[in-house]
Amino acid sequence: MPTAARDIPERNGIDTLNRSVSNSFDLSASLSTSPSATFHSPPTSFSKQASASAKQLKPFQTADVKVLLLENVNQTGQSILKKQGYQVEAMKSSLAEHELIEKIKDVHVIGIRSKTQLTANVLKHAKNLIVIGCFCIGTNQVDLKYAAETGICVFNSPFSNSRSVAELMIGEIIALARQFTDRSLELHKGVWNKVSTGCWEVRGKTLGIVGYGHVGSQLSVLAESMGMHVIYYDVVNLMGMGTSRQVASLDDLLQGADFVTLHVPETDETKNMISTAQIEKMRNGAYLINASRGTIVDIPALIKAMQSGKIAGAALDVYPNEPGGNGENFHNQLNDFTEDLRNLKNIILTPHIGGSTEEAQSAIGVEVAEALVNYVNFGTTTQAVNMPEVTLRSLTLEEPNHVRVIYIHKNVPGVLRRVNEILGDHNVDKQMTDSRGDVAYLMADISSVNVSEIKDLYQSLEDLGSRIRTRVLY
Ligand SMILES: NC(=O)C1=CN([C@@H]2O[C@H](COP(=O)(O)OP(=O)(O)OC[C@H]3O[C@@H](n4cnc5c(N)ncnc54)[C@H](O)[C@@H]3O)[C@@H](O)[C@H]2O)C=CC1
Ligand SMILES: O=C(O)CCC(=O)C(=O)O
Repeated sequence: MPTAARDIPERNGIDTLNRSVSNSFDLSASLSTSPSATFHSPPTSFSKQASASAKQLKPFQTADVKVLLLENVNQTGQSILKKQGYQVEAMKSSLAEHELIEKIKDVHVIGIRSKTQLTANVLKHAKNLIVIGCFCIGTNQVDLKYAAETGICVFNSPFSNSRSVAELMIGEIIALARQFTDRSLELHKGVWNKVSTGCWEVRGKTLGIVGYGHVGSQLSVLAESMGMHVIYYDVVNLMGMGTSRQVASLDDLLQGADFVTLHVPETDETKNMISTAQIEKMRNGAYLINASRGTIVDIPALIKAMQSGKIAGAALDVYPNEPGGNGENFHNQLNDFTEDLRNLKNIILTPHIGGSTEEAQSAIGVEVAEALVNYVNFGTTTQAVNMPEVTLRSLTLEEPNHVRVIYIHKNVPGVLRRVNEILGDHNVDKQMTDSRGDVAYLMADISSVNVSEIKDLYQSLEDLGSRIRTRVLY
């Protein structure tokens, strides 16, 4: 890609304008003239945003973009971000809150998985942060509302690990029905214990799926192919795969299933969704599997039900409190029921590996990293979890004096009129705006903008009372 489009500031002799990735123009910093900062050819995977003649928008040097990746984000994602020239620091574990607060102060982009808690308390220290990438499905670990209200966009990967979770469920259903993890453990200890009592085929049994989304529906197909009957419960009316059947209530599902698996997000409604009362409604000798979030099942209630024999087996992949990284202990200090869990028979305990396959992690790495780059470089919010979805076709090299304005603002009456008054001195080539709850997102490409005018444009938008965050990409 030619560099011509990127040397506007130098051509105009404006050497005090800092092209900052954050929402503020710091006039004390000088403009870098590093040639390597002037352009980057977008990777081919960004073809939707950057066609052959598209211009790479960049209000900053990409080398200034600081990215912190926690929890062992896959190399595929790391490479995409590094190729942009961003400064990427990747760590294998999550961080305790006080460490996270220190680290997050500086960064523009953070990538996490399910463990890192991005609470309002943490995010309020993240003065430069513009975007969060959850390299996973769940986003309950992020205060999405606070993030939106402070102009921080959040992305996830909605289904790249769904198949991996579904396959693990199939493995666990069979393992529990045949008690084979117990048999294997016994034989590892030198004990031969050939039994058939309480061991079953899964053919003809009923699987009850709670939450029939990406994971639940994949599982449904796999289970039917093994000859299981499938019923499901979901708050939304959904068409069943194959011959599976939606039931009207959670109670109906619990009463009708031999195996119950949980695939709901963590919300106020789903916390302790399965507790003593629900377990009592389950069939005697039924099995329970939870690979959603640790708070969905009241684990002490499950322990009692397994000790009494009401529940014949269980598999847990998730826990209310999970260790920060590999090698850390899983004991009573984290969850006070841990020792009791470990002493139960026919319970499979896995360290939150539902989505941990090479296929899933590699796909998630690409998907989320691409979304982050598209947001940082172009302002695109397609598939964002907490912001309205806004995108415009790319600026092209034939449009050298064009500027993309992004204005994240409170969703209150009168804002568009005032913004357009400010933009009105220029030609607004295209514009898109949308809102989600209290937050609205406006993207406008304006032409015939002299670089010397950018600061004023930016400042006028910043001065509006409705402003959450302003970015000007050029
Ligand atoms: N163990 C692991 O490694 C993984 C765990 N997960 C967890 O599994 C959850 C489900 O994943 P997906 O199927 O991809 O999510 P999804 O969003 O595609 O599906 C969730 C379904 O649950 C339903 N639902 C929501 N609240 C409900 C309620 N109160 N009662 C009944 N149904 C309800 C929704 O309508 C939706 O159909 C994620 O939110 C995540 O927490 C996801 C991937 C990997
Ligand atoms: O792989 C991970 O770290 C998290 C998987 C998960 O729970 C999710 O995708 O929501």
